[in-house]
Amino acid sequence: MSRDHRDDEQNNDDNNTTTAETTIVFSEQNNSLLDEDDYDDGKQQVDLEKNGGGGGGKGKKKDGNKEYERLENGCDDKTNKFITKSDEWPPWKRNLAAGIWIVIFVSLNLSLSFANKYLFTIGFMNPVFVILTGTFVTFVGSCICVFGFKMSTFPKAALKRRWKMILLCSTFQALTYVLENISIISIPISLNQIIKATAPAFIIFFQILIEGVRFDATSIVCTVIIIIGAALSVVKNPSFDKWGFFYSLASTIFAVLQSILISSLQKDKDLTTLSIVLCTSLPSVFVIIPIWAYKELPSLIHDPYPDPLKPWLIVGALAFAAFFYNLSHFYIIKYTSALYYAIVGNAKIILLIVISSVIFHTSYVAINYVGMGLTLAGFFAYNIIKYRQKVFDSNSTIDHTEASDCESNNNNNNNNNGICLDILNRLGNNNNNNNYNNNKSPKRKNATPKSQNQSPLLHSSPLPNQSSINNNDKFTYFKLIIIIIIINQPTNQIISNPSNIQFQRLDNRIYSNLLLYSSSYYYSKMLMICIAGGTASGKTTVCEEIIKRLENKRISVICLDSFYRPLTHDELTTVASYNFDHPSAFDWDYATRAIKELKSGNHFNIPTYCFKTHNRLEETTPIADIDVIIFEGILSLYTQEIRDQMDIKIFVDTDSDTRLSRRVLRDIAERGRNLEGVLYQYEKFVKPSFDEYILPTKKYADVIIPRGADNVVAIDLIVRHIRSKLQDKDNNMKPNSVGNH
Ligand SMILES: Nc1ncnc2c1ncn2[C@@H]1O[C@H](COP(=O)(O)OP(=O)(O)O)[C@@H](O)[C@H]1O
Ligand SMILES: Nc1ccn([C@@H]2O[C@H](COP(=O)(O)O)[C@@H](O)[C@H]2O)c(=O)n1
Repeated sequence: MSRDHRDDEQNNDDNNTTTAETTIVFSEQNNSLLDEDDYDDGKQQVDLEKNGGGGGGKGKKKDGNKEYERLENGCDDKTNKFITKSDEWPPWKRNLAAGIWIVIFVSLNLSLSFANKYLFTIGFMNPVFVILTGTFVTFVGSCICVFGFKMSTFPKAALKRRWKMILLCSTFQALTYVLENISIISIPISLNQIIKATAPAFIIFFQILIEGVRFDATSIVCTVIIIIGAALSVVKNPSFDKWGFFYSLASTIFAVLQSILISSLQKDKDLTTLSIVLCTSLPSVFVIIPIWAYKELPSLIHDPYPDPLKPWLIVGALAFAAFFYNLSHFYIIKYTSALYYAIVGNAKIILLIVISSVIFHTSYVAINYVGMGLTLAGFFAYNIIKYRQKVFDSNSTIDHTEASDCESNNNNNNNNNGICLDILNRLGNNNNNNNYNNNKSPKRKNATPKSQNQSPLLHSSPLPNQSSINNNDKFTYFKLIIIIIIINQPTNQIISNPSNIQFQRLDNRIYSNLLLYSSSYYYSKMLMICIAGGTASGKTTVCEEIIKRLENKRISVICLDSFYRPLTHDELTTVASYNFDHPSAFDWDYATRAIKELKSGNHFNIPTYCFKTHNRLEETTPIADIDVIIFEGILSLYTQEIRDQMDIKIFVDTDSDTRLSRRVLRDIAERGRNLEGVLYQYEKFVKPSFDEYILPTKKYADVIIPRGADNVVAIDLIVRHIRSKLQDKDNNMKPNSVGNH
């Protein structure tokens, strides 16, 4: 038994239970692999997991910093949402609440449609005004929910980060609603819904247009069926009106674009469905006002109604109904998941087609029935396929982790992100391969020199095209704007022939329905490796050695350091007494979310931390499309949620004297510290925290590397193991293995 092994045993007080996994210690002295199978399991799941990621970070309660408020309020690790009373409800109560909101959602949708129909029949021909009031009341209502009832946070930071995307989304949203409402003046609601059911075709079209994605044959077949069905539904249809058809189609396209943006916004940890409604409704109002002023204001002023009060009362009631309808989206997602909501939304479209056709005796010729049947069949099939793929994605992600007691990651938050996986991912994809998202200083041989106050990205590979998220965003907007120009051309001609009035829906918030379409077939191919160890043990150097040996692979290193909580003003003034080595110094919600997103194949913007200012910088590093992710940090093996995502868990074990001497040199040279400060910090915080929190995580490692990067044998064996794991994943991805899952 190696000395390392014995030392480790001494440090593990509670050896009662054993892990099923085998830990290997690489010892270069005898070049042998020593089994270490008697570590205890999970005993030291430290207080952090109990208190939702919080802990005793000094000074963390002092100011209004949202991150700390989140902890105090009990921010849930998995969903990253505030824990409210309803989150603690038993399942039956949550299911009941979900059921009630689903009923409200469907009935409000139908009622809105009927009421609109009635409005038009009494001559209130102001579809844009109806949308305007509904959107305005939605804004006021969401303000009350967020600021008054604190049902969600006001996403100030996210708003600052994503304002362009929010504005664009609001514009699409306004155009979607307005165009749809206009269209339904001249075509039946059932026809409108049929046209809406063609959304998958546009999703696929945009994916092919923007990023050249190849689709599986079944999706293409379903889409072709939908298009043929939609075409047959309108051929010789007595209710067909070309402008109504055209506006409905344009509305569907905008809805697809909006869904693309919403799916991206929902990935932001600070944005809930409700806060997105809040942020997008006001700009939407400002987009709608000029359209309304141009189209309807003159007639609104000049056309007197026989019973002037009636339409206004109905419009007011509709506006409130629209708000509650929006609120029902929030609650359905809250009590179930976005996936569930998408399914309910799709079912509702079908219900609307059937009910409106029956109740309003919409006249069709035989071929239209065939078309509608085909559209619905294609629509059903497409959604079922996407749903199965989504479920498969989740399963395969979990299957690929080695931990047998893997927790399911299918929480609401994951669903939110999982469903709307990757259109935006791909829109915003950069092509950088080996990302080095390392907040450390430029000390590496291969590293691109950068000052610490700049984005501290270090390139561990020769690939040069590391771009910032801002560039990606610009590119995304550029692409979207080109699309808008293409799509917008004919929409300048506002409805000219409002014949054949049918009932309409006030609220056309279909984006969530469309989220389901944007989920594409995704395999979890990526390998996730965790490297833990004490400060200056050589974790980063080991990462570099691994990367060097895996030249042809796309590798990203993510540092736990990136997820340090930014210090508050108070904490900064007493920074010398802040414990950066305590688990509470990290934003675990954020880190866990990043790891899970990346593991699921989504892209994620990794924050940048500055060791000199003890704060996050503006820059983030987008990570996507990667073969291997190495998650490195002193406490990277600390939480079970993160460990469960890891395919290989490594602990770098370097003796404490060596670590101290390296740390002194490094912190003085690279982190703007002085000798006294480094020694004081080491003695007061670094060493005690190592003993209390870091060393106990060694038992979770599959592989322990004594002496870090000097241990060439260990690194070679790890690299060989990584290669074989990647090969396994490649084999699993071959088409004939799909059925095995
Ligand atoms: N095997 C080694 N021999 C000599 N110096 C090393 C070795 N490994 C790491 N170092 C140096 O020690 C310092 C800390 O190493 P690093 O890999 O950054 O540790 P960590 O990432 O664990 O904090 C760096 O300055 C690095 O160059
Ligand atoms: N503002 C900060 C943040 C962290 N530290 C120290 O960094 C160490 C972790 O980084 P390694 O590269 O050594 O893994 C940790 O021990 C913290 O004490 C800091 O000094 N200032």
